[in-house]
Amino acid sequence: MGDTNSNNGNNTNTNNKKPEWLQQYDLLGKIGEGTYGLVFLARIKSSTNRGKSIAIKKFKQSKDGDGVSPTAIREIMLLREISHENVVKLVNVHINHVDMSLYLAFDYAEHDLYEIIRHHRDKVNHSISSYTVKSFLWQLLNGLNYLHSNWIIHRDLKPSNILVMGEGDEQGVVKIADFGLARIYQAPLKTLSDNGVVVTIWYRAPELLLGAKHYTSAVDMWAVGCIFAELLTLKPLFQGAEVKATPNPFQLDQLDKIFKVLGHPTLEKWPTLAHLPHWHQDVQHIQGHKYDNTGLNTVVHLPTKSAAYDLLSKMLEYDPRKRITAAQALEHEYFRSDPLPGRNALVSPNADKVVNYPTRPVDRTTDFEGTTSLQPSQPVSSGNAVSGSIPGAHGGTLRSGPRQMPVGGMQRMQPQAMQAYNNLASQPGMGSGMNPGGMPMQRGLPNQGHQQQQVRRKDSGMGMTGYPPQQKSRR
Ligand SMILES: Nc1ncnc2c1ncn2[C@@H]1O[C@H](COP(=O)(O)OP(=O)(O)OP(=O)(O)O)[C@@H](O)[C@H]1O
Repeated sequence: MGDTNSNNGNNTNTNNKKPEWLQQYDLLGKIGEGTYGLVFLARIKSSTNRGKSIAIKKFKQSKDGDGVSPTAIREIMLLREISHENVVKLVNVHINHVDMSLYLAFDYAEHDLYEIIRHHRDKVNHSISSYTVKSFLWQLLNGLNYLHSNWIIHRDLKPSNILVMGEGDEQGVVKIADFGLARIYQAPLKTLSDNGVVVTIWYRAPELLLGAKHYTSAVDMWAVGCIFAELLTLKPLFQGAEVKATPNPFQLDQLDKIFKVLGHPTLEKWPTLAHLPHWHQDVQHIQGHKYDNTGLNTVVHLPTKSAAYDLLSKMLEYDPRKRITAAQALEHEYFRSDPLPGRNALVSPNADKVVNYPTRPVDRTTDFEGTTSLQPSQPVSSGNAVSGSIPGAHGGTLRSGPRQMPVGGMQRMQPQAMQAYNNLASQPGMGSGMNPGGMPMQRGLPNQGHQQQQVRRKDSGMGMTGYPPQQKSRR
């Protein structure tokens, strides 16, 4: 993999009209749909890695035709530099030069936390084992610590973006997906999707809900806290109703849900609260209404003295500057007490409760080649070229909660973006021309507190906190 992209995508096989890059895959069908487009399952045909499963994200076409910026292209190329066991690997970037549509090929993961939680809640009706919860959380934090250390803030962490590998060498390994894309798409602050499906705001940090203009890595830690609670209770912690207006409406109900559990934030505990736009905007609700602290511990059913509760409450700290960082969380007592987390989160060392999670449904009726943007000979579609999906398919439109957000303006590349792409492709040391090896990406210092996403510099090592956590000495 990783070698196919320098072709211009126009090289089609005249027999089947498939772009050349696509011919390296056997396309099995659609496995999902998210904010940015459709996700397909494919297998590699070539002898190296033959049969390896790949998830191909096909990005939606924008209606207004606004293209992807050169910066966005650079961002995507940078994502190829990211390499960590707990971050899903972007193996290829494909561009169809005929309609300038974009395809990202990732390593395939059989499960995700959304489906795992749903399986426990709706199918097996029992909680996720404490070993599995702890292993999921540790690996999620491990991947996030790596991203944050490389100045990447995810911005849209939620259960469906936390993938878990199925059978094989990496069984039970957590992989963070969709990182980096939110920045390119200006997500998650837009709200209405073009098909009327809404973005989930359940994992959004209070500072963003109150109108903070800048992201720091603390927003991801809030989302991790929400996901941690959801793994424990099988229910989203703060299920606010989305306000459907643009742009960036004040999400009062979401804040209301948070305040009801955690109590009203105070200037004493969160001094910069007074600087947040919405703190002043809706005085009656936000400042006037005083919420009692109903107690996070009662909602998540954890003793207040437990290590799990201590960690969770540090993730759900109102003041982003006081919120625990991923690096600090990895060192927390919770991960040093039994059961210790492991690499295979699905199978504990004592192999007591093994839950067999269902594999992703594949909508085989969806023909990848049949999607208009994949056929250079056909006119470009305006968006979801794929019609229909099978019930129960693992797609966005079929899920129960609000989870999608509007598509930003990245779907078509404009000529200057193509130029940027080609420039990158022609840089020395880029293999087939797609690896922007010269792009700086540096590992930061994990304990520096929350970082604002700005710059990335080169990090060739990429390895962060070591595995397995069992090897850490106990306190
Ligand atoms: N590498 C992958 N392997 C397997 N499944 C994947 C992979 N990446 C994404 N998926 C699945 O495809 C579906 C759609 O993913 P996508 O990231 O496009 O949307 P989402 O995360 O569900 O929502 P959003 O885009 O709004 O964040 C999800 O169920 C997701 O778990």
